[in-house]
Amino acid sequence: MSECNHDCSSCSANCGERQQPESFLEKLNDRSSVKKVVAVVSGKGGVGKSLVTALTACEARRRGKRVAVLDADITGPSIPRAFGITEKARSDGELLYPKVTGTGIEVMSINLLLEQDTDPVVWRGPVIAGVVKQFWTDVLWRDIDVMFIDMPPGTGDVPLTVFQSIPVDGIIIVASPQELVSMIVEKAVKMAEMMNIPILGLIENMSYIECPDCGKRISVFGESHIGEAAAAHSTKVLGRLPIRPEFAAAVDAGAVEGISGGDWLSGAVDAVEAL
Ligand SMILES: Nc1ncnc2c1ncn2[C@@H]1O[C@H](COP(=O)(O)OP(=O)(O)OP(=O)(O)O)[C@@H](O)[C@H]1O
Repeated sequence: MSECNHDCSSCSANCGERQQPESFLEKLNDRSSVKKVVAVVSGKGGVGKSLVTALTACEARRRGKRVAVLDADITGPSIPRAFGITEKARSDGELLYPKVTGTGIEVMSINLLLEQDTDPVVWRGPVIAGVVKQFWTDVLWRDIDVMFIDMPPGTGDVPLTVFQSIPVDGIIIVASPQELVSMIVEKAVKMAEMMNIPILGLIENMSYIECPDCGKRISVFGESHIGEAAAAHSTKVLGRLPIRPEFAAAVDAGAVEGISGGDWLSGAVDAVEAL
């Protein structure tokens, strides 16, 4: 190593001299504890990010973890509905209390605070980002082993603030088969790299359908490119989820915890456990 000239911008060595960039990380309140935080992201909306978040949380819970889901998708919250939570969250005047699902997953979402679930959230980006920060700082997260954050889609203002203010340990990227061959996944990957957050891997949703008679897999969008996409970004394939009408029906009925019969997302939970 050449002699130090104390100009960190022209040197890549990670020595004790290196000045740390200013941290915008928000602290949890004194009564809360969260061991690991995993953000579930997608390049665009409607690819099944919320379904994957919910199913991964269910699988982690089945493995005995204390699990939380923070719904950071403020303008399109889908988590309470998927878990069948209809009651509002309450506060003790200091902290907000998450609602607990049938299997014991702790959930916070804007829909647990709005008077009507159908009320639109017409707030500007900084206000929305502020609410997500408060979901981290002002909620009682009791002894949580792993918190999954259902992120707003895309790589805009709100995801950026979330990554800057919540100490995210890893990112799971959800993509549809078409997205895997587009630059949308690359944008999500680059954002994670810019934020210095490890990418745990990719999940392909709506990857194939299964013939109800013979069980044959049909790749409706052509052969999967998830292996190539993962290799191109030096990351792992965590799972592939089929298109199943029962998934959509279970989400609509608030019964996502009742979905069983597949280990589609066990790779994702293995990666979370390895963190
Ligand atoms: N593999 C699947 N099989 C059947 N239905 C699915 C599947 N994945 C998602 N869906 C359904 O598609 C719809 C959109 O999924 P979801 O809300 O999870 O997407 P999203 O990426 O979180 O969207 P947004 O970011 O816009 O909230 C939901 O009704 C969901 O139940």
